[in-house]
Formats: sequence, C-alpha cells, structure tokens
Amino acid sequence: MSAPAPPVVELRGAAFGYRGRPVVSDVDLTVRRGEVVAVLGPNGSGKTTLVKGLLGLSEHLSGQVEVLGTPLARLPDRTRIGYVPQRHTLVGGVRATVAEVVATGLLARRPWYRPATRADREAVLAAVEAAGLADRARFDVETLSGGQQRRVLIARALVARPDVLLMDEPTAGVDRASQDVLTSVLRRLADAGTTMAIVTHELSALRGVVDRIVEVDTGHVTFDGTPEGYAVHQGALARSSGRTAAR
Ligand SMILES: Nc1ncnc2c1ncn2[C@@H]1O[C@H](COP(=O)(O)OP(=O)(O)OP(=O)(O)O)[C@@H](O)[C@H]1O
Repeated sequence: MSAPAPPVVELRGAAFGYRGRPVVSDVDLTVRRGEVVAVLGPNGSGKTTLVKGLLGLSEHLSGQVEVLGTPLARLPDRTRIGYVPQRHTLVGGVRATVAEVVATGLLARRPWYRPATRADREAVLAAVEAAGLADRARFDVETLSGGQQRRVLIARALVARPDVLLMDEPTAGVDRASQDVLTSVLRRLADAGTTMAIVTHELSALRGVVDRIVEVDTGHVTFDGTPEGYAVHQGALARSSGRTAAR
C-alpha cells in the first residue's frame, strides 16, 4: 500500500468562535493533498465558522491548527488557502471584466502598482478556463448569471494556485442548469488533484466529486468518513429515532 498523501490541513482539538465564545470545538480533522471533503450539517451548526477559522476570519480559541505543517498563526502566505465565500455574487457598482476580477486574486502576492507579468496573464487565463469561462473572459461580470459569477469567484480563488480551496455553498441559490455546470467544474478540479473542502447542503449535486464527508452538528464533528459510510450513519440515525430513512 502506498503512503498516505501529506496533510494540507490538520486540526487537533481545535475550537473556533467569535468574541472569545466557541461555536465549534474539539475538532480533529486532517485533510490530505488531493482529497475532496464535503462539510455537511444543519443550519447554524458551525460549518462556516470552522472554514473561516482556517482563514483567520473566525477566532482560533484553542487546540492546534496547521496548514502545510505550519501553525496557522505563523503561516507566512495566506494565498496558499483559496476561499470562495458563501452567497456571494459580484453585483455592485464596479464595472470589470471576468479576467480583471480573476486577476485581483493575484494581488495578495503582487502589489497593484507592479505591472502584471506574462506568467500572471497566463495564470488568469488558466483559472478562467478551469472555471469554464474561457468564452466569457472579456465580458463585464455584471452581464453574467449568478452561477457564472460564482464561477468567476472560483477562478479568482484558483488563480494564485492555492494548496487547498475552501468553498462555502458554491452550488446554493443558482438554477439547476447552472448547478450542473458548477458541479462539472468542481469535478474537473477534483480530477486534476485539487484539494478542496466544500461546505454544502446539496450533497446530491456533489455526488461523485467528494470522496469524504465531515458532518458538523451543534458545534462538533459527528461523522468523518466515506459517502457510503455516511449513508449508513444516516440510516442508523433515522432508525434510532424511529423514523424511516429518507430516500
Ligand atoms: N460573526 C459572528 N459573530 C458572532 N456569532 C456568529 C458570527 N457568525 C456566525 N455566528 C454564530 O455561529 C453559529 C454558527 O454559525 P455558522 O454560520 O458557522 O453555521 P453554519 O453551519 O455555517 O450555518 P448555515 O448552514 O446556515 O450557513 C450561529 O449561532 C451564528 O449565529
């Protein structure tokens, strides 16, 4: 058997929250290179707080958090983590093309006043293409659908070639056809070996994309295993509560 891939994200007894109050706690979680993990759970269970904790956007209150072997607080380069936030589209007063918005994903590495290099432009085109938007690169983002705008945000997160991509409900709130396109983009990224943690309520949209499921309930990880194992876990829960398993 080959050795397991190296961990990209490693949490041991970690707690995250706001203003000193934990929302998620006792989290033990290892995400290895190339894994695609779905983070599931009821509304308000702490999924977003957990993901934001890896970005320094919620407070890290206790336990160990390492990204690529470096404690989070000492991580020198946050562009190693890509992030697609929840419920965001790009409407607003600023007019910009798809390529321009995606290029802003490189600004954390390159100050705005230094001209873009050829490598930067190639990285932008590669990210736009990975998001299935090659034919829209020169379009104003405000002319795009909500699902296409979501893909612009995925491209913006990808352009700095992060070691792990964190996404908060990437398929929520878009119509079925856009959801299918988003799913195929995520599948291509997974096939290319992109490490991803995806918060979602729509596991069915990610069938065949995720290879592991982490369930968060009332601030704790209550399941961590394969999609098949999760189906068994849900069935057992339904039986123990006297309900028939949802089909
Ligand atoms: N900025 C904040 N300050 C204080 N409390 C917050 C903040 N953001 C979220 N919370 C609280 O943390 C708890 C968990 O919220 P969180 O958004 O992490 O849950 P979630 O599982 O992602 O929910 P959903 O599925 O609805 O997005 C909630 O009680 C929420 O009110």
